[in-house]
Amino acid sequence: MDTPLSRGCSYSPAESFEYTALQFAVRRGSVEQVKYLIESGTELDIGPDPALHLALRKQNITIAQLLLQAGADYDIKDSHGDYPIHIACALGLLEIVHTLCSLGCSVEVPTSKGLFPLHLASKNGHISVVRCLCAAGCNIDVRNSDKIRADITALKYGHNDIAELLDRLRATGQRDIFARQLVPTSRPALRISLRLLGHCGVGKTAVIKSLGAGLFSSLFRRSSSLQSNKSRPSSPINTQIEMDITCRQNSLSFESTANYQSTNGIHVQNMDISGVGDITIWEFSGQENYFPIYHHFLWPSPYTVTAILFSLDDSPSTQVQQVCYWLNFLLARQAADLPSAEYGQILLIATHVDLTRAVKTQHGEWICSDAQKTLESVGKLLPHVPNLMPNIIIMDSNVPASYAFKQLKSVLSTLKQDCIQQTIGTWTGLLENTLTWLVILQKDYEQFPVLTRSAFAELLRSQVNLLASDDHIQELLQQLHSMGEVFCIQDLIVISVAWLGNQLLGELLSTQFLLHARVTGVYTVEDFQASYNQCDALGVLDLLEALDICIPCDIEGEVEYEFPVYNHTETLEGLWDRGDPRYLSGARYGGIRLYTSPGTYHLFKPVFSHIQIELRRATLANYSNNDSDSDLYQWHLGSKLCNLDIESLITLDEDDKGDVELASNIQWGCALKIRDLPAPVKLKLCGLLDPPEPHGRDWCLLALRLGLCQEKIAALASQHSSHTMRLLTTADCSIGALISSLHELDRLDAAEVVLRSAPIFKVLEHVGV
Ligand SMILES: Nc1nc2c(ncn2[C@@H]2O[C@H](COP(=O)(O)OP(=O)(O)OP(=O)(O)O)[C@@H](O)[C@H]2O)c(=O)[nH]1
Repeated sequence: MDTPLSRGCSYSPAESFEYTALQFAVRRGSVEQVKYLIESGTELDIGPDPALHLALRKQNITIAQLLLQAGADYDIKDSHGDYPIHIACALGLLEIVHTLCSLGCSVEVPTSKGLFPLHLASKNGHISVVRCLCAAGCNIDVRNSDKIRADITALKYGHNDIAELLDRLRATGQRDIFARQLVPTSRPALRISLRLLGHCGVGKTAVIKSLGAGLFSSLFRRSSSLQSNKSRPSSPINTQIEMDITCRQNSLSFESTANYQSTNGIHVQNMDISGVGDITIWEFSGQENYFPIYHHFLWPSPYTVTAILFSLDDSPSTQVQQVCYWLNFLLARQAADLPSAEYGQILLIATHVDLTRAVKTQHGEWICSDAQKTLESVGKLLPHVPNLMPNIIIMDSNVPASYAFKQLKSVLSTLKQDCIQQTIGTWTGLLENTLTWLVILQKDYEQFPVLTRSAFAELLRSQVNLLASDDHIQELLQQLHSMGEVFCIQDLIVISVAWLGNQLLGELLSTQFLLHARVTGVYTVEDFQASYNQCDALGVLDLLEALDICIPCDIEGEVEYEFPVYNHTETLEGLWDRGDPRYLSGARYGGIRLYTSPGTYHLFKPVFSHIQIELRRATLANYSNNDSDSDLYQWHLGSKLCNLDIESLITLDEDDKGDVELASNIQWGCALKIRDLPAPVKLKLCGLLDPPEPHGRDWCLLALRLGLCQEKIAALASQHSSHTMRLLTTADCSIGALISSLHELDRLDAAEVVLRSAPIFKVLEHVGV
């Protein structure tokens, strides 16, 4: 609308049809102006069409919320005889209806045509608004001026779902109970978790058994463990684990000599521990096959203790390597922007102390210098691990009634005490009822306990609470997920986490399964069904796709699923064949080779299958139209993308000899001289650094930092063309030095220009590879 502001900008219009400045701002949809006018104290509810009504009719929720927060009157009609609640219900503005209801707005007022908010929402098919009104206590039997109930209105306009909802609310007579269930109580909703990480045989299962043991069974555990230890002491799995050997032990050719039952996948259970209460325990198998899925289950939570176990029966260097492995594993999964406190605490537990010469104090505390040495060595290698508890717990995992288990329980109960406050007021009746209902649901879906979000929501509404809104369900799922009761990934809800971690992933990534999997890692749905017939293959494949374990590829109309984790194809022959004519006649090859720091190769292995999934995803998204010209080949720990003349290769190689010939012919970007910067980059820098007026001196400060003497700087200044350009062409310094100098000068804008556009490397001479 082009009406000049002056026409209606009076704060108190002389004539009723004139708009105030606020009304104009609302009609224009200008949030900033509305904010400004509210702050300057303008009157909010003037005229036959107050600002709030106008904002609602324009469906501008932001402005309507601003006005409501500022105290706009929601109990007045506009020129059409409508209250704000009528407009919001008719237009389906759920957020506003919610705000109005929580402000205490009446939901029982009719419009001038005799329609109630419930009729308006029903007529227009806004089922979420209907739920909100019902939860706010509106009368579901209210009749409009024609004596018609809202469910009949809904039917008339074809909104059978609304009619059914209102019918069921009436039939069950539980509307008030449902409404109350949605209101948070003062009760805390805290379930703390203990996550156990560690290599094979370090005692994770033993710790869990001991934690769960009562007094009587604890006596029994000690003697049964003696039994099991007899078969264990010289087991190579405990005495020889070196990081690289560990990998071999878990590789396909490894035949385990361990005579204990190694956990498959992730074992999740709820346990009521004496002195602590109800906690969720996650045991992550030490078998390397399972590592590619762990990041899905190690989500940040302040209500978590992550214990890293190592065995004192292993060599000191093995202990250090294993602890560092898991610490690195956890650190690598921490997002830079999330405060470390959000990740919960990390605790080190040294097991098998009974097999060392350590002694106990009179309280039963083990004094073990080896454990302390491991802690010190780890501290030197990884000095600042956030949230790592300073004290280590030293134990024989098979002795529940020991000082060490008291310490562990005390860590858990302290965490519980510390966290309880934060979750007060988050428990709802909906959560409580859903927890009970989940047990029934798990039985119903025993075969394949996975639902889509919409199917879950529909079931929850029909079986637990008819009034739960999408927001309620979203929040509920977050609570259940962090409690370990369900596992949400993309659009899927797994309602039995134990099934997912142990039965499904425990089986599909087990050494046994991998041994018999297709060496190419490619399956049709039928092939997959034949290999895994416990449940419907399509459903499982969808879930595995969401977990980034496989990716569907449409190959000439037939869908095949690629599983990089199963791919054990040998490295392709002739990858970089020196005899290939394309490499001989003047072709240039360049590339980036990323080296891992020494001893960290094993950290990348579990990640590589994800890289391959992403590469396939990107290839399908970008090159699927001209697939004759491009192809992605993937083999065990390697991928090669060929697209027209460009070939790119990514491999993970254990040997770090590198391609010396290629590397010696490459100069890295930061080492190049600034004169090598492309001309457009230099010009851009001139634009940023040349003085806008004679006193601007950034180029001069830069020259000083780059080491130019006073005379040279004076010479640059005395000429008429761009100072910066002359500086960039005459100074003999590297691009790296330029970037750091710009950083020191706080000219991040200019540094960014260089970083974005400077060459990454330069091939110094012709290289045939
Ligand atoms: N002597 C002694 N034996 C232990 C101790 N902790 C565990 N064991 C034994 O070591 C063997 C392996 O222990 P588990 O608890 O199954 O190992 P884990 O860490 O769960 O191993 P994975 O399931 O393969 O990841 C079992 O026979 C245990 O009884 C300990 O502190 N002292």
